Amino acid sequence: MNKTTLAEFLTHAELAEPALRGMITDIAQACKAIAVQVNKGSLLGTMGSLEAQNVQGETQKQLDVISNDLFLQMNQQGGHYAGMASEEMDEPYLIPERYRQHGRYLLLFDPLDGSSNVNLNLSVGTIFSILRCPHGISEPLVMDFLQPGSAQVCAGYALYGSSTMLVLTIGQGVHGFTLDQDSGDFVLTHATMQIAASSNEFAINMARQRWWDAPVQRYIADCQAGSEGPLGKDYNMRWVASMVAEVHRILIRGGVFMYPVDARTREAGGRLRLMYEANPMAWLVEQAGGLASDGQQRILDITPQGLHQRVAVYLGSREEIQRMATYFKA
Ligand SMILES: O=P(O)(O)OC[C@H]1O[C@](O)(COP(=O)(O)O)[C@@H](O)[C@@H]1O
Ligand SMILES: [Mg+2]
Ligand SMILES: [Mg+2]
Repeated sequence: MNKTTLAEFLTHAELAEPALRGMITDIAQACKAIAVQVNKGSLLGTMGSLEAQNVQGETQKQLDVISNDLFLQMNQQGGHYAGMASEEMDEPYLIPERYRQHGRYLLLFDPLDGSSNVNLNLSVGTIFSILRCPHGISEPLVMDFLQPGSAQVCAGYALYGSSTMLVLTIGQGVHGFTLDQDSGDFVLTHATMQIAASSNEFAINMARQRWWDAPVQRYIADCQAGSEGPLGKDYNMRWVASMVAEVHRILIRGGVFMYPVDARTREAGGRLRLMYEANPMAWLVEQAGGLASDGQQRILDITPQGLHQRVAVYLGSREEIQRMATYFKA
């Protein structure tokens, strides 16, 4: 079998920005290093929680911090970035002067997504997004990061599951690479991933049902009514509590994923983070033929107001997301 490695893929890809080759290579290396940490599990004694809370008010896991540090260190050396921002850091990280000479980009990431699963040996991942730095090599300010998702030049995730995968887009479709543990190469195994237009599988945290708004209540009630209800088909449900794993499932076999704003999260704006989770995932989903909305508008069109902004997320199979929109308009 002819194998295309990530390095070969990047050599032959028509890159709008030549620097993408180096940036994606560095991201892949960092994800491999995080995969090792996750994979060694309890052998390293790093599966626990810390005393500290992150800026989101969530208790950090040891591996949240380890992954964050690895991602920072391994991506700054290429000299591509002016700054980085992460779910685990209050403020943006200014790249040290010695690495910043050519830094024309910004890197945003969720170093360990689904980290509540990490000590359960369930799937976790890393989500990343690259933006241009509007002021070239100057010091980035928070406002430089506040660009809509439609301005991303690269987005993707690593999934640390039964195999380690890197799935990414540079605006030319979505491509998935599986880590070959023998050679250490990411190998193209999922070229041009496409989300099925229709589906009958939904993912939502049902435990929050009593706090949902009426449109979400109605849509899920109709899904549950199945072939005896207005939608005329039976639905299946999944909830991994790891967005990377949910989006990966949708890329492989279709479906929808929802994290609505509800009575408990309204003040915060929702649960998921726009810059580190929703934007990169929304671009991947759209590039694979699906849709991603906050219930009112395309996620990629949202003008961010803050680095750690939260947002409602509805994404996945095109027909199902369009159907859901009719519930919001009703
Ligand atoms: O606690 P819940 O409601 O199951 O939330 C699960 C959601 O939270 C997240 O785990 C948030 O990610 P982090 O682990 O990076 O904080 C998403 O991946 C997932 O969709
Ligand atoms: Mg996350
Ligand atoms: Mg996280």
